Amino acid sequence: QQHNIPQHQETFFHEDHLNNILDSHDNDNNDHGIDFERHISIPYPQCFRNKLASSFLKSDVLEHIFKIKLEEEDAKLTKEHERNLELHNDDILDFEEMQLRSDAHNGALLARSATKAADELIYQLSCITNASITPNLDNFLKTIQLPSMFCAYQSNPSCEGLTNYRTVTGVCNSLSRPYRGSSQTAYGRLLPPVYDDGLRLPRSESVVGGSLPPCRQVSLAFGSKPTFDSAINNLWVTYGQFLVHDLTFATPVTDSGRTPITSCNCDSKDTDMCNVIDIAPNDPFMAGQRCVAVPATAQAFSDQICALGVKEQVNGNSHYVDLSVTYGSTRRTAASIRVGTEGLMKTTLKREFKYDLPPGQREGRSCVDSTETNKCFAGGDSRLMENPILSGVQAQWLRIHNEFARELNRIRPDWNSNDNTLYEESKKIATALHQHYTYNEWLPILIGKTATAQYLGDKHLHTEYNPSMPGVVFNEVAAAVLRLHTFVRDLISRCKPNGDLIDQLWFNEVASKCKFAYDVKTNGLDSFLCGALVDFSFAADTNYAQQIHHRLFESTNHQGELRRSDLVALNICRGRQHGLPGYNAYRQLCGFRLANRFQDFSDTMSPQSIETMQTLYKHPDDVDLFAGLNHETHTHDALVGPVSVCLIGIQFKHLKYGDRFFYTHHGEFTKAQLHSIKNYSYRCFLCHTVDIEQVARNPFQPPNDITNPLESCSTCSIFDFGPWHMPKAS
Ligand code: HEM
Ligand SMILES: [Ca+2]
Repeated sequence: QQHNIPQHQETFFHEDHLNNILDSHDNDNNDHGIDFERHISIPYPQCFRNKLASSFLKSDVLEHIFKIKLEEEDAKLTKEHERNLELHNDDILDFEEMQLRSDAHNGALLARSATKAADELIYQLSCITNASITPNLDNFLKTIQLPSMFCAYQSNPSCEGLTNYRTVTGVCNSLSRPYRGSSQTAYGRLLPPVYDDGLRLPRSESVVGGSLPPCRQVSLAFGSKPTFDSAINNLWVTYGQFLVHDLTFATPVTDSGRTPITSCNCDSKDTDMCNVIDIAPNDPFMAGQRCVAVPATAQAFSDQICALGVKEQVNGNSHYVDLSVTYGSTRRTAASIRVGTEGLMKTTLKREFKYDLPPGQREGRSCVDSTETNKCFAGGDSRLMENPILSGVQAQWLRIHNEFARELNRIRPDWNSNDNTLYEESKKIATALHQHYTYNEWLPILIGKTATAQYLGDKHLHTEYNPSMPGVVFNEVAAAVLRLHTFVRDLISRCKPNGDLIDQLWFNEVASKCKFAYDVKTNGLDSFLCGALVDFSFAADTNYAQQIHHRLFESTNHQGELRRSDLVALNICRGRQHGLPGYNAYRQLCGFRLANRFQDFSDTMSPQSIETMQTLYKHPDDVDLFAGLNHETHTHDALVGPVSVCLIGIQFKHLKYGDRFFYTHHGEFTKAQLHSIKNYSYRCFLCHTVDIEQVARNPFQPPNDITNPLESCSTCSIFDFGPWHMPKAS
């Protein structure tokens, strides 16, 4: 496959801009609803007072620089593609590129080339850069527009005919900024990024000089002896995983054939392409392995402003809480998992099971043990086979969707079995239920009822959409805050529909495998969902399950060497790659004082945690967001600490009031319909979508005889479709 690099026809940079640069830095785009100080002074005026340097700001010179960078980056990706072909590596990622979105895959390449061009520019201008100049630099760079031929995102698409239902990509959710919150656009940010060079290099230096602790060293300061939290079960944890996969997919860098790059190794130096985590020779668990090397995440233009700018990362999925794991985030994927008649989603029917499984995937890319008869599952998100409980949650939504489509088809003869109407209407109700369970069942357990009410409380049944609040996922939240891996347990129970335990399996035994899902004797996916309801989660503390902490993706390479990864180190390094400021900056954002010394963390951390931070880092500003949040003392009714609560509260507020289609907003559902949705309990949803006889009163808590007894599913009535019936002819 070829990249279609547009031919340059326009000038890149207009002379008039040069004059404007000096006095127009007032970026009035501060619509995150958060009050943060913006630096609006000009970065390093000496950069362009110099006459020679100024010539670099001429349009034809800039255009030339950009063109060279684009060609260099494109050549790299072509080479990567050839290599992947040789390795028979053809795991192709889906990118949206039809109709409204002319080319999201090239978008990542263009955005990376733009930062490379910016890098060259500030070098040529002899600017002195460091982490603290990022906001200034960004404001300056953003005044330099790319020619429109590169800016597929920038032209506003027409939303005609796309206003009644959510689109699969999320495009046209916001009518004033149609691309906002749609798949394959940049994450938002709560605070400006911090890069070593102000532009794109991961944070690696301490604010007081010297290096930050390596990611693996930070990881090793976390323990591997988790305890259980008897108050929440593993289904709550997996619902969380399902939900974050709905919100975010930091797409890896892909080659020119759209396959994630595979060339990263311990010597890879280009941090825009690879993330290399060094392992010390005396590492207690990974000695003998020099590094963990994974592809970097792909880039995007910030807020679809098609200009130079500091590095931003792309969210491959629609930002909204819209069941995109089930329905897809690109139109091609979405279409490929629909039956195409009567509004139905594809599934696999297996006679021995009570309910359907997700559909098989011909290419077998989402798991490691695909066979002709037992295929990996296809769905809206490539990670749905990460573990069988997660696949089970996916199956539940498919089951309810098809149930709704059949029922609507029955009660609405006036819809003439129209595939689209039935699909959209069923999807709309299923999505509403997912939002309902997310905001009313899942979130209050995480951040507590108090904070949920504080950030998201409403007095009335119906709520109001706020078009000026961006419905976007923040980079901080995706790359740090919601990486709630501390809850993940590594021994997984399976049980029978009557609740009898079948067995327990190690996480690494079941991860990325499909054979258990098809296992008739053990009732497939439903036995995992059953087990997740009774298994305690791991406690939200500073300990991580061995199998994700030191033995993630354990495998043996072709030289017979054991290879392992570390999720905690990945999270730390990912945060640095994404330019996340440290924990201290977010304390300040959330109303806590900016710590000058580690002791100042005492309002959010225990003395022991403060000591750990002090041992690891040189200065409070150095503390990685993920590490700081993980060490917070929990607020009274939450499973996370106060800064986490604040950031999660802000995030879910944006995803509610900034989502035009949020289920409680005026115009989405009638009062009667909304009552149907709210009355359909998560417990009964489970009863109707899992082969199980009893579910506890509080389904996200492990059952016990006294406070959370099991209740028979026979008490559940089906979803009330009364308010969806055909209007009676008068
Ligand atoms: C069940 C076992 C789980 C495994 C094996 C797992 C594994 C992973 C891996 C390998 C990544 C990519 C790391 C990177 O390269 O940056 C990741 C990302 C992430 N995980 Fe998990 N995870 C699990 C469960 C969870 C749960 C329960 C949550 C939250 C409730 C969660 C939240 C996240 C988030 C927010 C990301 C970033 C996603 C993105 O933006 O692309 N994970 N996880
Ligand atoms: Ca989504």
